[in-house]
Amino acid sequence: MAGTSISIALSNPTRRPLASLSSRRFSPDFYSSSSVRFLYRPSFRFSTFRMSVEAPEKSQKTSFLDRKESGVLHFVKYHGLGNDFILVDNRSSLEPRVTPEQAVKLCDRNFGIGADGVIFAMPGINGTDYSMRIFNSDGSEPEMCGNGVRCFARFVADLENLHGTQSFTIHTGAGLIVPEIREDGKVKVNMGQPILTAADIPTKLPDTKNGVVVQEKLVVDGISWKVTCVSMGNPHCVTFGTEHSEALQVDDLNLREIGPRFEHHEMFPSRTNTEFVEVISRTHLKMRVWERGAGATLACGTGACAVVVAAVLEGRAERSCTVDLPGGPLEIEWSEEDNLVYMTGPAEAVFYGSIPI
Ligand SMILES: N[C@@H](CCC[C@H](N)C(=O)O)C(=O)O
Repeated sequence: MAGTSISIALSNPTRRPLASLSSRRFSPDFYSSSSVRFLYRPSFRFSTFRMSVEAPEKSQKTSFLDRKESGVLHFVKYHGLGNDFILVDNRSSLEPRVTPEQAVKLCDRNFGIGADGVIFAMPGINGTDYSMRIFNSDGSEPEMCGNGVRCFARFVADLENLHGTQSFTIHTGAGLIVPEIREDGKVKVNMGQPILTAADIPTKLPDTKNGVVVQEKLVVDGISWKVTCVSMGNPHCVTFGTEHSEALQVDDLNLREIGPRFEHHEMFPSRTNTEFVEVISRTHLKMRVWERGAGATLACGTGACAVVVAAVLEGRAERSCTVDLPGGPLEIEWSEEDNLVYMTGPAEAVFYGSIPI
């Protein structure tokens, strides 16, 4: 490796989504033409790097992600409404190419690439096209990730050089998930059925109506919150307010202070994601989220699904809603017909690069 250099292209210079460029895949020829490139010595290992501007490369013919040097991770960074992920081509193995400890370093916004999680595109199992695994930025492994699965769909379409509408079956820790890339580039995902029984969410809160945990009291730092618990494969605690004030103003919340207290509350044996929700109308909700293992994020797809399910269970909203998150809106529908939840939203490539691991 001595004497070689590795580059990270920091931006898509055309500002066009990467998926629309999929015939060039992740080709350095294209990306090096005008982007500022980072250059570092592989031996530096997260600690230091130098920056320089390089002349365009003309000679490389293979896809960027086809290069398989050991000790180097090639990745593409995507985001879904600002919920950002490092996507890794792991299609040759069911063993993640990054350990949880390495994921923590890669996700670090000062000393690494910076992301809310690392996602692995793996071979399908049980007859599915692909499997998806994810590590949160704290190294823990959740069962599912809604924004992540939209990014995953765009990533594999680019890897496989697929154009136009596409649909995949994906095995996840939450079971079968089916994203569909639409003509307009947005991704609609069949997120499966919500899980509502206390033991399966899991929560130690008592079930109220028909075995579900709806508007149950949860005391956090002496304040009685009213919460509804929903699993979309991963656990969510949804609140529209406290016993004394039902009308939350979500912009006023000190999420960094109260978020961890919900996440680690003794009522949630597997920790929990928490959504704080303001009802704008019966078809329009606004939320902020504190994610298990990732903290305050700009969006949470499974969280938005859980919010609509909770709002319906509490009689606050219709089954089809726009959910505003800090990073932008998601369209969520909880179908009465088949009990499935559908999420529609964007997923965008941000940059690609290589990093020593
Ligand atoms: N941001 C994700 C959820 C990621 C997993 C979550 N932090 C957990 O631990 O359950 C989403 O968009 O759903």
